[in-house]
Amino acid sequence: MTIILEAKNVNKSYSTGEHEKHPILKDINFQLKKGEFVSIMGPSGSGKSTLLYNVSGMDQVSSGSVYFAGKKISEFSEKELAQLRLNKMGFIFQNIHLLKNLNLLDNIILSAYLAKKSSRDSINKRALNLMEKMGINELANHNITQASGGQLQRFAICRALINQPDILFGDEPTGALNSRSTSEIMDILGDINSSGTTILMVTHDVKVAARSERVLFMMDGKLVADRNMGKFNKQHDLKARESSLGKWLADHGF
Ligand SMILES: Nc1ncnc2c1ncn2[C@@H]1O[C@H](COP(=O)(O)OP(=O)(O)OP(=O)(O)O)[C@@H](O)[C@H]1O
Repeated sequence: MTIILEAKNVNKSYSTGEHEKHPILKDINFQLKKGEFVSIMGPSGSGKSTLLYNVSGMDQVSSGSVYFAGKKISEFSEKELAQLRLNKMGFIFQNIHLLKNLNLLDNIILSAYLAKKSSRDSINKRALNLMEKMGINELANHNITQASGGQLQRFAICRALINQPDILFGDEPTGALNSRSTSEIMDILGDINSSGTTILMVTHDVKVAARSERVLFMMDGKLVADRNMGKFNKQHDLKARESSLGKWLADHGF
């Protein structure tokens, strides 16, 4: 099985004074296999988002190494990281960062134009295809104030997928959604993962994490537990997965 992402002895600290440093990530080690669907859980302030940003090249580790597809990206320049993020990675956040002065279609295709990998025609086709799959194609020419939170998150997913990334990173991708939209977005993420895209996301929601195949549990900046649950499919009993994951988390003090 190919390893797509690896953290080796990753530490991250922030300066709190001239000579003082506050450690946030403490000696983190893990590997992500290509095609896995993994959630990061843990109490508030345990370092989940910091871990996500440090392994996705959005932030710089203080020490240790991060490898993406075998390349040591923790030594990449800012320019190399920007190219990597643009071409190989997709990002979804809790709060949708779409540009207000562009319509929804243009929000999706902007990064594809920047990547300059395909012609305008094929980018437009890809965007319309993605929007159709997500059931939002009719909103393509609207602006962001005309779409609901659930619809906007679907646009954000289309935008994250437009450059056909190998990996999708999510920071509480369903955090701002009601339970119906959460369940729909998780169905979509499940389908994206089934078609081969690796997913690593932060969530505090057991219902959301129960749909992933593996959960990394963080506490006080450390990765303290790692649970493999097998891939979820719609025939599985989600409630049973939720309750067994909930019990495991409680056993680890969550
Ligand atoms: N840029 C920064 N400068 C200083 N401290 C930071 C910075 N970013 C995060 N922190 C601190 O790092 C710790 C971990 O934050 P992080 O956001 O990674 O936690 P989290 O587990 O994702 O929390 P939550 O579930 O509440 O979002 C917190 O104590 C936070 O205050």
